Amino acid sequence: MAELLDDAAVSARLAGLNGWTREGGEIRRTVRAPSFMAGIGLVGAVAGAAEDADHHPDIDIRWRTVTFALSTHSAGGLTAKDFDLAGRIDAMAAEHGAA
Ligand SMILES: C[C@H](O)[C@H](O)[C@H]1CNC2=NC(N)=NC(=O)C2=N1
Repeated sequence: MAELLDDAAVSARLAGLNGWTREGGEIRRTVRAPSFMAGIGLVGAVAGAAEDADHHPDIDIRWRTVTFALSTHSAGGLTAKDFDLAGRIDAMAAEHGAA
């Protein structure tokens, strides 16, 4: 099972991401896509990566604004799995023109 990261490790890994903030036991990032359908395309790509990783973000879609939140429920907080998927989401957001 993935191990909880301590505060120092969370800060260090946050520094390697783009636009993520810590909110207690989860990390979140909100992006704006160029269009609603571009945002949906991003969500579809993230869904595929989430299935591959067996790790699934909470996703909130509001027109072309999409918010992703990650937490490892089984560990009760933040683990490497959250930061690994967040990094993949950053790359996919850039590919879909979302920032
Ligand atoms: C059995 C399966 O591995 C677990 O239910 C997975 C699925 N996806 C998950 N996603 C997230 N974000 N956190 C989890 O703890 C989690 N657990």
